[in-house]
Amino acid sequence: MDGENEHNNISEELDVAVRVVQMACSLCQRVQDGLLHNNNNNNNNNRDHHHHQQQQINSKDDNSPVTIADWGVQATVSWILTECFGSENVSIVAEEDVQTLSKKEAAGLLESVVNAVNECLAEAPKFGLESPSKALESWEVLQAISRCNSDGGPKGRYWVLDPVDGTLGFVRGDQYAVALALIEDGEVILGVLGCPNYPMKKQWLNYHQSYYRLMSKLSPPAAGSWDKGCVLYAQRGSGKAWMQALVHDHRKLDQHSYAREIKVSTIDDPAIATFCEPVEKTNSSHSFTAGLAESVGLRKQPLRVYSMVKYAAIARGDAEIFMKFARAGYKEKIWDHAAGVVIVQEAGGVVTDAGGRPLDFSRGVYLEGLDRGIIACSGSVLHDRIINAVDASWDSSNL
Ligand SMILES: Nc1ncnc2c1ncn2[C@@H]1O[C@H](COP(=O)(O)OS(=O)(=O)O)[C@@H](OP(=O)(O)O)[C@H]1O
Ligand SMILES: [Mg+2]
Repeated sequence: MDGENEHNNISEELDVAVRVVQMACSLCQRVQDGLLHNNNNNNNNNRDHHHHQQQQINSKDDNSPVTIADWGVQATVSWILTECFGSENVSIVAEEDVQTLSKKEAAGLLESVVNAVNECLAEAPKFGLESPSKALESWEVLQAISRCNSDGGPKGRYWVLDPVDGTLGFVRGDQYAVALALIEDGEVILGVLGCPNYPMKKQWLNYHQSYYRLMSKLSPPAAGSWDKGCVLYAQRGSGKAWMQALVHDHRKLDQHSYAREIKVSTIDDPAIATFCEPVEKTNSSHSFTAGLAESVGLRKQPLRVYSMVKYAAIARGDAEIFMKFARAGYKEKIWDHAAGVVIVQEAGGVVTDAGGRPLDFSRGVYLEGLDRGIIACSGSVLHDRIINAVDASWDSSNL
């Protein structure tokens, strides 16, 4: 594709956002490798098992696993954005808070987070950003995390961050994403999606992947495996979306000249279209989407993928449809969608709720008023068909 040498004019905000997401991805990779390494070792050494699990996967109130990576990424992104743009200009809506992390009994965990953050920030110059003059203290890391306390809303500018989206995929060695977006007056104006386990080259992306990841751990990684992940980004209104390789050293290259443009798929025949959906059926009804697929004439098996990598798959043209129908009463959060939506739209796709209306990012941390579910498609032909099928089958569904 062209675009290799094209200098795309992007805003300073987007430039910094891409760089910090690259940094965040390398933090995540280090933590995920550690996590999987420990789990593998533990198969041979059960006595340590409990200890390691305790240390690295922690329970929030809702029992979702929260790792060093979640807090580490949030602290890193918060610190970098604040340094680059000034604390008076930066407000951030993000998933994590410091409740668990500030408890006395979490001292060891906090230390691990602080170490991960400092290790990551020390590498900032490789990504064209500045490191702190000296390692951050625990209180500074806690402060960076807790200053992400914006509630969003209809006015002004705020960043929206999901430090590790798809936490389950992350702890299972599978797909996850780092998602950063900027909202202005209720509209997503830029989005960056880091997908550390989603290879640049179109490869299969399915539930066998974790098995292959495990196998690849048994033999040392081959040279060049550094480019296994990708970062996608787009600026609202540009009509363009971009992808670059996950890299560990940006120093010598102008990163954006290494980006290539991505476009949604041109397939609009349901018989050969692929739809993706959440892995967990507690997050989206697999039986309802199976019914929709049947009535629309989709023939392929659904591609079940953790996290906002589903939006990445649509934006890159690897799949044509993404559907999510959460149980009644569940309220979708803005950080689970903002970055993905703008990237899909600028890559040429269509994203709405099941009523055909745009997602409303202007009403706080939740996507208030969302009609039934979320439908992202490569084009309006498939999108219209899905919307019509939802209307036809909704009343007889149990949702
Ligand atoms: N009950 C329920 N219903 C719907 N959605 C829920 C629900 N619970 C959580 N979440 C949010 O879903 C995020 C993960 O969604 P995915 O589409 O990636 O699902 S899956 O991981 O593939 O199963 C997940 O994001 P992370 O917490 O960042 O992993 C949650 O924000
Ligand atoms: Mg999430």
